[in-house]
Amino acid sequence: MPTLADYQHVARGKVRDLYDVDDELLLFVASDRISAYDHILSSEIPDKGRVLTAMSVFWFERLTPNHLVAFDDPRIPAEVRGRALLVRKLQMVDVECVARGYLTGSGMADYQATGAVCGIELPVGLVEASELDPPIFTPASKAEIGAHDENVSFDVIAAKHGEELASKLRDRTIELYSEARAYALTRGLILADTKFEFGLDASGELVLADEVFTPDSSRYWPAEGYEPGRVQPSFDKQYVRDWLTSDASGWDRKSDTPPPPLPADVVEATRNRYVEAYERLTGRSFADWLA
Ligand SMILES: N#Cc1c(N)ncnc1-c1cnn(CCN2CCOCC2)c1
Repeated sequence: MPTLADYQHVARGKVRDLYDVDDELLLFVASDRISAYDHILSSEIPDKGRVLTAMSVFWFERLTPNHLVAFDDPRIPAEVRGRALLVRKLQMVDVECVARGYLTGSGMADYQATGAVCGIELPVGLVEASELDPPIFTPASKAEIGAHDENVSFDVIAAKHGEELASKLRDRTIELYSEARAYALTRGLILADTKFEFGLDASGELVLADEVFTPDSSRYWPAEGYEPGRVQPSFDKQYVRDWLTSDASGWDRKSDTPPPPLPADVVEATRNRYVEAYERLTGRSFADWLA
């Protein structure tokens, strides 16, 4: 059985890492790190990497073609088993493919400033968390760690990647999001938006890559209590956000000081929310994941 040290580290995200396995395969590893307010926190959330990996696998089983090769395989080192995926190497398309079914975050900011998001004019009178039906494709150019992605128009994507590939990215992004949004609602969860990454395989086929519909790539809100006109609570990160912005933390979000470590009860409550999201979404018990 190999160890992680046997594989060359080739890419590092805020909370994920990529290793080179061989000519065909990469090892995609999810950590227990958590980010909030654009900081990677010093506290880790036990099992976060395993839960998010299990969520991606649930969706990869349903949404093809995708880059997943294996999640329980002797080439996956024991130290990351359950939070690592063997994936096939693709020619990645350098676009953050975002679908929005609700107006929030940078989309809401762009709408307030211009009445549009990524060049898509929206109706007047929309408010925070307004539903967007049909959902919209709002691509972004990837930023370095710590910086925000830049929302760009479809035309910018088409100019860079060609009209045909840009249209495939848009259509596939909306199709996948629409299917998952409808399913999530049946489980009492609002999938407000999501970010995909795609690659091209040797035959030029568009293949779903990266992580899929995890709470790190998507905004999940509890459907119960949904009310447009205010910022909705994040299903998974609200305990962290509330504590960090409370007097108890002693942290000033506007300062450029790093957030303090999380208290044990916030860590535990957050772990439980990740597990609850997985179990509600999949109908599976997390205890059964690669037991
Ligand atoms: N997925 C995938 C994938 C693939 N299947 N083939 C080739 N390259 C990539 C790849 C390379 N970088 N990224 C950006 C996102 N990374 C995620 C992990 O953590 C680091 C950042 C994706």
